[in-house]
Amino acid sequence: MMRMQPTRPLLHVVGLRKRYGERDVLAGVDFSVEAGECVALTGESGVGKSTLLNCIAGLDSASAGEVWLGGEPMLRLPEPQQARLRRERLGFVFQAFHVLPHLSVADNVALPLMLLGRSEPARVMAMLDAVGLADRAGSWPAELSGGQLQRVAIARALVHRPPLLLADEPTGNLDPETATRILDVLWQQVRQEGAALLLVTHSRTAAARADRRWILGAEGIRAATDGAPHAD
Ligand SMILES: Nc1ncnc2c1ncn2[C@@H]1O[C@H](COP(=O)(O)OP(=O)(O)OP(=O)(O)O)[C@@H](O)[C@H]1O
Repeated sequence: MMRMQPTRPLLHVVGLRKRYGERDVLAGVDFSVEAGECVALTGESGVGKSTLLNCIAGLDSASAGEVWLGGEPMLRLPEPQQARLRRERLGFVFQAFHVLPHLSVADNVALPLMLLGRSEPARVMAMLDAVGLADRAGSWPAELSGGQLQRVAIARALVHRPPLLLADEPTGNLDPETATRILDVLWQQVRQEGAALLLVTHSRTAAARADRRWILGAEGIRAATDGAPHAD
């Protein structure tokens, strides 16, 4: 008889803990995100949302716990294997975009593909087009506004079609119209490509589009109720 495989969440975080000195910023966080769903995460400033994303992405080291990504226990793997899986499976939109100043806009967007040994100029242009920057491919980051840099960062996070997207306030620097356009691009990745999106946001509009809404507090993650505070 054929045995059905239980479906595994794309991202499964178990008992994730982060201490800075004597202080627990994350005191055992547990949650899962399925492929094809968007989860919005909110919470007071300083509660640890960026720390949580950074620990999932391996930019910060967790003090305890495990991050299962596509069934792989990331924190238990040797560093080179962790790095390879992250390059393949993760797209990260940082709060401070981290666009590299010595690369053109197009080369910044192409970076994740390059690190995977792929050259897909048409895909790079399609992503630049999707974020409204097709005419800035040859520009230098110093010639762009903050909102434009944010859009470069979003195109770069999506270009290699990662199954997991982590976005830290991706619409924070954008006017409402551009913010809507950027959310459309992120959602397209979720709905059409089946990616999972973990979106840290204070924006009520952005959170309203998510499949699930969570709040990170000192006691861990809980579901947001309709009256949960949001700024826009
Ligand atoms: N390298 C560090 N050393 C010590 N404490 C740190 C470090 N990085 C972050 N923290 C502390 O960890 C806590 C969580 O910070 P984090 O940036 O994750 O919060 P956040 O919820 O993302 O806040 P915001 O909404 O303002 O971006 C803060 O109190 C911060 O001061």
